[in-house]
Amino acid sequence: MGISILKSKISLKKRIATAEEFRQCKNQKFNSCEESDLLVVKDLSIYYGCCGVIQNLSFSIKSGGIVSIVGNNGSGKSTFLKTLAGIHEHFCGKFSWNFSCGKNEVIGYLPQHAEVNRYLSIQVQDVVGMGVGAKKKKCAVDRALACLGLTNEASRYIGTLSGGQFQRMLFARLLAMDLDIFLLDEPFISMDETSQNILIEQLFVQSKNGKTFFLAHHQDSAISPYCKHILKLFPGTYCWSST
Ligand SMILES: Nc1ncnc2c1ncn2[C@@H]1O[C@H](COP(=O)(O)OP(=O)(O)OP(=O)(O)O)[C@@H](O)[C@H]1O
Repeated sequence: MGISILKSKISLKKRIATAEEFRQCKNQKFNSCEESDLLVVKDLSIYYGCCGVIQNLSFSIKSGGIVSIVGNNGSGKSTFLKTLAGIHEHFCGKFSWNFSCGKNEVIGYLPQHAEVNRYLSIQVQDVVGMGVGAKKKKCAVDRALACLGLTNEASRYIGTLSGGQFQRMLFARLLAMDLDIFLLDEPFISMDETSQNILIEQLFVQSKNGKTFFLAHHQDSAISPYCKHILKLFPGTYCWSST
C-alpha cells in the first residue's frame, strides 16, 4: 500500500497574493487547479496494530488552500498526516495524490517533534538551504528567511534560537524548497502571538498562490478563519466541512 498518483494534464493558474491582501480579505476565492482533485481520500481507515485510529474517512480537495485538521489529543491528527506523508502504512481504503496538479512531487512534512540536534554548530541559513540546489540556494534562502521574519537571524547558530524562531526556521526550510504540498503537524507549538501571525500570514499568502497546506492544530487557533476546509476528528468518526 502507498501513495498512488493520478495522471492529468491540468496546470496551475498562478497569481501573486500579497500580505496586504491577507490583511484586507479573508473570504476571496482561492486559486485552484479547477478540473482535477489534488487529493482523493476514500474509505480510509488507519490502524496501530488492530486498534483503529481513523475510520472510513472520505473527502477530496483541489489544490490551493489550507486544510485544517483538528481534534482532541489522541484523535489521530498526527497519524493522519504521517499516513498522507507515506510514513505510516498501516491502513485500508485508499488515498491518491494528483501530483500533476502542481509542479513539485515532493511533499513537505513538518513533524510535531522535529528531531533536529539543536547543539550542532550550524547556522540558520545553512539549515534553511539544506534541500535547495546550489544555483538557487542564496536566492531561495534569502526569500524564505524574509518571509518568516528571520533575515536578521540568518547567521546565528541554531542552538541560540528561541523555540518559536526555531519552528519558523523549520518552516522556512520547507518554503525554500519551493514545494506545492505541505503537511504541518502543530507548527504553532512554542510560538508567541507575533511568531504565529508571521506564520499564518505566510500560510495564507502561499495558499492563495496555489500551495496546499494540511495543518494539524488546536481548534481555537487563529489560523481557523483562513482555512478552506476543516476536518474534525472524533473517536470513530469525523466531520468534514468546506468554506
Ligand atoms: N506508535 C504508536 N503505536 C501505537 N499507538 C499509537 C502510536 N502513535 C500514536 N498512537 C495512538 O494513536 C492515537 C492517535 O495518536 P495521534 O498522535 O495521531 O493523535 P493526535 O491527534 O495527533 O494527538 P495530539 O493532539 O496529542 O498530538 C492515540 O490513541 C495514540 O495513543
